[in-house]
Amino acid sequence: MFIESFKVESPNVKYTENEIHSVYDYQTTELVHENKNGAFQWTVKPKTVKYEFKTDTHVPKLGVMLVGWGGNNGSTLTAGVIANREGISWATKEKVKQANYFGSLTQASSIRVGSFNGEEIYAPFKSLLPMVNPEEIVFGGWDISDMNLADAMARAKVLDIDLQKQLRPFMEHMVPLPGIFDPDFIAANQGSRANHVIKGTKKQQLERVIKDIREFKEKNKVDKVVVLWTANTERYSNVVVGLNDTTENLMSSLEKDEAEISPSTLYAIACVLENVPFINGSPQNTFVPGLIELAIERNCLIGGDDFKSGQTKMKSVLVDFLVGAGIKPTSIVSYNHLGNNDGMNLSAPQTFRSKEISKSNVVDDMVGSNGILYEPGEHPDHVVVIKYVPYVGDSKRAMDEYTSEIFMGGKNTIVMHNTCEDSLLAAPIILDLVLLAELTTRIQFMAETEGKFHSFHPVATLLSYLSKAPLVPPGTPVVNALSKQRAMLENILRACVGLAPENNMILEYK
Ligand SMILES: NC(=O)c1ccc[n+]([C@@H]2O[C@H](COP(=O)([O-])OP(=O)(O)OC[C@H]3O[C@@H](n4cnc5c(N)ncnc54)[C@H](O)[C@@H]3O)[C@@H](O)[C@H]2O)c1
Ligand SMILES: O=P([O-])([O-])O[C@@H]1[C@@H](O)[C@H](O)[C@@H](O)[C@H](O)[C@@H]1O
Repeated sequence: MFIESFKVESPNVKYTENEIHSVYDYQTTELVHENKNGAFQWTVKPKTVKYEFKTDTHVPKLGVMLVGWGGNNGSTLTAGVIANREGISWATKEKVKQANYFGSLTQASSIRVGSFNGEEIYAPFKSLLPMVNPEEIVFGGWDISDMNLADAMARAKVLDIDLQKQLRPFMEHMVPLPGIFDPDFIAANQGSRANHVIKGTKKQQLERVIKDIREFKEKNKVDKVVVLWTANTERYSNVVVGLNDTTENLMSSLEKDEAEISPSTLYAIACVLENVPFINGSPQNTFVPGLIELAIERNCLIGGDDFKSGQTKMKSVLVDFLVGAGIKPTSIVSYNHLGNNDGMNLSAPQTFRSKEISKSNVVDDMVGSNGILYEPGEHPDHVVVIKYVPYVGDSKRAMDEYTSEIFMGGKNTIVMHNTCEDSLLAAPIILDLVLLAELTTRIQFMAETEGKFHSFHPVATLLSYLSKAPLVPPGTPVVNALSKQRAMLENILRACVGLAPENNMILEYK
């Protein structure tokens, strides 16, 4: 059964006018590796750590500024939220269709809250904690193309024509702000698009972005702004000692107008200096060490990298299933072709390399979790191929082959064709990223040993479920398995409202 909402009644949860306060017993373990009687042994000690969570329940008026607003993803997300807000339906050759948020974890998925009379009871994921209503978001942003959002939606060729016609009046007045353009970081084939750029030195460009953020906030009277990069994939920046390895060196390089500072890093520095969350939806290393250091110093949320929307999302499910079942993937070949501007940009070797990296590392944690199947350092063969085929447009076609070793020398081969409608899969993920980023900035917590409340670490690992290459604080583990990422996010939000982690034991019926 599905319920629309619920309230937790517990001595450990207090709802006040401005916050939800919960006391939570975190069950974890402490491992000890010691020499006992001449032999080393591992000892696992279960332990309970008491935490307190405080969630500010004042939901702000949120402004979302997209870098690359005029792209396929940016225009599709903007269109989709307007269509939902206006309750637009549109005719297609199959049927009349209604706007929805399918593909959004926060808007279209559910959580189990318990059983009632022998029936499992579920509620909307977004009913866990107060979140921004997508339809109250004010969108804005930058683009190196001056095309208004209605024309950009038409250029993207993602949405049905009847829907586009109804949306045009709402979108034709939306024009991106000029963007920071550096041809050295994206494919040469993007040059013809760049007719709307911020001139000047890198420092002057950064100062202009800061000014844009302040003016957007003032003009739209928003309480908070989140910035998200959905612009083209850039090549990796060279990380060089003395250039961008520390905050001091990065800011000094900025003063010297250092060529190796990418546009995405400039936008991100601007956001961190303004304490505006910045999320990277592309695979490049926007977050050079000096920038991560600055974000930590300023306690400003940064997150990414590279939306996990299609082929890689499936990979983080399938490999988790195979390894979890004791089956040994030995060869993974991921090919896809697409015909949108993203694909055209990725047709250049240096930008493809950024994507190849983020798509290739996604199985490392799952492979590393099973020493029965894999020797230390052993990995499956893993190949990533992306081809640009204009005819298919935004309808990316992914073809995967997974070969695994099974019982008694047997082999299993799984072949998959996956039509990943790129922007229709990515847009809801962008929505989740900005909503969850905003929510996490309203949560404070404290372990019993800490003595004072604090925010989550500014490097937002809570957003891992939505990223191919989750950005994590230095020295912490990267988890890519999709089920673990989703469980981590849900269970932390459950703790904020005093609910135990979903452990699927359902002992009541055992
Ligand atoms: N399923 C998906 O669509 C998916 C999944 C994962 C990652 N991504 C990444 O998301 C990004 C956007 O994808 P898309 O399909 O919307 O691409 P797109 O090419 O349609 O849109 C990118 C937009 O960014 C603009 N742009 C480029 N450089 C800019 C800059 N420096 N400042 C401001 N604007 C700039 C371009 O003019 C364009 O309008 C790409 O990097 C892509 O790799 C997409
Ligand atoms: O998300 P996913 O389908 O694994 O990976 C995709 C790439 O393979 C593809 O070339 C491009 O469409 C997107 O940028 C996306 O990153």
